[in-house]
Amino acid sequence: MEFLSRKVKSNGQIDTRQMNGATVGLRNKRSESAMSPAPPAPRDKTRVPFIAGKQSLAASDWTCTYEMDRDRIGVWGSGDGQSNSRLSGLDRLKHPGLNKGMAFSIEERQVMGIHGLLPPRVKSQEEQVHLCKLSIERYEDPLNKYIYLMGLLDRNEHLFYRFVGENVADMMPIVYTPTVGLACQKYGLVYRRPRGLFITIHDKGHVYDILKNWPETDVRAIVVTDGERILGLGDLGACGMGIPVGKLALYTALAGIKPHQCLPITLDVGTNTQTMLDDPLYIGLKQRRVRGAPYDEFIDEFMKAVVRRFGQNCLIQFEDFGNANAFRLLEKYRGKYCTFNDDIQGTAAVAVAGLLASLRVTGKKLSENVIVFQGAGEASLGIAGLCVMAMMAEGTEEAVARSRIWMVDSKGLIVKDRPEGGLNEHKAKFAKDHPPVRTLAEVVSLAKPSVLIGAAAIGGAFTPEILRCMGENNEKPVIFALSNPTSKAECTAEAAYSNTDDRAIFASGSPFPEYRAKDGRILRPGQGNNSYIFPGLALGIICAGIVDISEDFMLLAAEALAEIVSDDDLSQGSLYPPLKDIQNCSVKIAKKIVEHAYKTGKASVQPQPDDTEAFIRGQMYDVRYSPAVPPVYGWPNDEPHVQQM
Ligand SMILES: NC(=O)C1=CN([C@@H]2O[C@H](COP(=O)(O)OP(=O)(O)OC[C@H]3O[C@@H](n4cnc5c(N)ncnc54)[C@H](OP(=O)(O)O)[C@@H]3O)[C@@H](O)[C@H]2O)C=CC1
Ligand SMILES: CC(=O)C(=O)O
Ligand SMILES: [Mg+2]
Repeated sequence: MEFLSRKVKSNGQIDTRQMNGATVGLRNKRSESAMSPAPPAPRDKTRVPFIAGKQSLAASDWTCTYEMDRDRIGVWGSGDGQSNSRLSGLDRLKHPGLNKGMAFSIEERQVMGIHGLLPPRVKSQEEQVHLCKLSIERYEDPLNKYIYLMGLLDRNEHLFYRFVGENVADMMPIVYTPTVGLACQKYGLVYRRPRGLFITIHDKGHVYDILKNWPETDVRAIVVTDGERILGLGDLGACGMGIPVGKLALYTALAGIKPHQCLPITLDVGTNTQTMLDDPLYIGLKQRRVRGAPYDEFIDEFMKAVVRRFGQNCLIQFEDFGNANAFRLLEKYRGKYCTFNDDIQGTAAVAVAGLLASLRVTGKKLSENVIVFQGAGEASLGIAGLCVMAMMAEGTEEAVARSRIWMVDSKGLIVKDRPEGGLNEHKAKFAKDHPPVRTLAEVVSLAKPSVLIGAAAIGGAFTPEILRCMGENNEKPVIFALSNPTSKAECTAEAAYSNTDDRAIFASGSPFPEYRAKDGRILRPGQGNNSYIFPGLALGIICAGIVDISEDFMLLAAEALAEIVSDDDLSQGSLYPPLKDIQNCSVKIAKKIVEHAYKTGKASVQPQPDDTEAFIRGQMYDVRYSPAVPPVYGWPNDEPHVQQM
């Protein structure tokens, strides 16, 4: 869908290509490398006063003619209350960052030229939140709830974030897992309005130009996917866009990172899922995945273009890339760009936080546990690596720490002399000197783990037999079914409890309802999901201007989260704080991250604030409406929009 029709007249070559009927990919005559030393200063198009019709803008050696589209200008745009604050009339009501709906006061309505465009009654934001609750409850189908919420986000950002923020436990399963998985599978159906950037492999050579089409310049955080491993649902190609959109909604809802500073991006390099390719509703490129050098060059160009457009401190969170690319790209870019991989590192931090909290129940040290992983991919290897680090922090030798960990992949136990071979360097570090063992059940009875962690997207892999074995070998077996969405969970909470005489300490990636134990206790399983980590981590990174996001930050985040878990949480069977407290968790994690960054010389924002928490809170988004700023006289229609009383 074309969202901003424009023509560029440069005195050099114009490279336009037709795609889906829209003209895209506009290029200055000079190549990117020839643009050095400095590209033209980023232009904040949102600051261009709205004038219907055409307008010429000069920016360094660019001469652009923009065909302003009344309906589209400022569809997103800054919610910072400044760059678009002068929008008035219908445009103000259509701008999600500025719209207050019926909460505009009579005075504001008159000043902004929207008097009469709204029903006469003025509502408070609290009343609006109540209406949101009534509205969403009318839908039974979670996908319809998702569509309602995305519609609310498109209409009124402040209200969306207040509503989600005040109802985190109820809204997270809609905006995020499990419903977001369904939304991705049906993205061709639920997609309504532009949200985020789709950059395709055919845009290679023009990635910077696509980034320039984004109407915000103060972007501090990007969540990017190439759609290859969307939750445990596999390769959904461009339909994976629901994930960056959902994750960034949590950036704001859970950590107060301002919406206009967040940019969801899908890199569409095709999909290998035949049902997607055959689906007439599929929204992405209908071709098989591009791999190899062209893929790597594309990602490289993307990384450079982000820095060129938004600066070196712009955080790039990799999300739901396929296994073969995720590790490679993390190794390639970490330390050079402000980047982390949430599936490897964020998941590691949340799982280790849960394990650290579990020690208060089991009375053990982490290194006294034996941990079996079902899966040896991004999530499992990330967790295993951070477990080793945490055990070493307890004073355990690395080799001993590694010996505590057993990993099972699609071929069985990871052993040194695997007949099939094919152990990558990450798996090899955990390979056992043991003959092959094929099934998880056999590994569990052999290793007798105290902790069993599943992240292989094999729903039901923790069979009653395996769970019973965990219960027989442990007074308090720790069982994490981390795969998402719910259908991929290794077991339900109920199965974990009922097969262990209600003794299991359980956590899951997607939420499960509370469970009544046989002795009448209500157990509330915690959600071992990286959403407890990435929002606070990102907040800290942004506030301190950290570029090199090393593993010590992940262990720190895990420890910070574990510290917040109360005895009350533990007595209710949860290794995590309740979701309703997750915003405070984010701030506490961010605080630790910021303090550590200053201590280790990794903070680029100077000087160091005296009061870290006040410094962080001062930068956070306020979900309450701010008073509308009156328009400047003489703009946009040479008449102030003030009605005579
Ligand atoms: N709760 C949370 O916060 C998070 C949860 N996850 C979830 O974890 C799951 C896996 O994600 P991720 O690690 O990134 O995926 P990967 O594709 O990187 O890894 C999947 C792993 O599962 C293994 N596997 C596949 N089939 C089997 C089988 N039958 N028995 C044992 N192992 C098997 C694969 O084996 P092989 O190596 O041989 O191919 C691979 O090691 C997903 O469902 C995802 O949603 C992910 C991130 C965060
Ligand atoms: C939670 C998450 O990041 C995943 O399942 O991929
Ligand atoms: Mg993920």
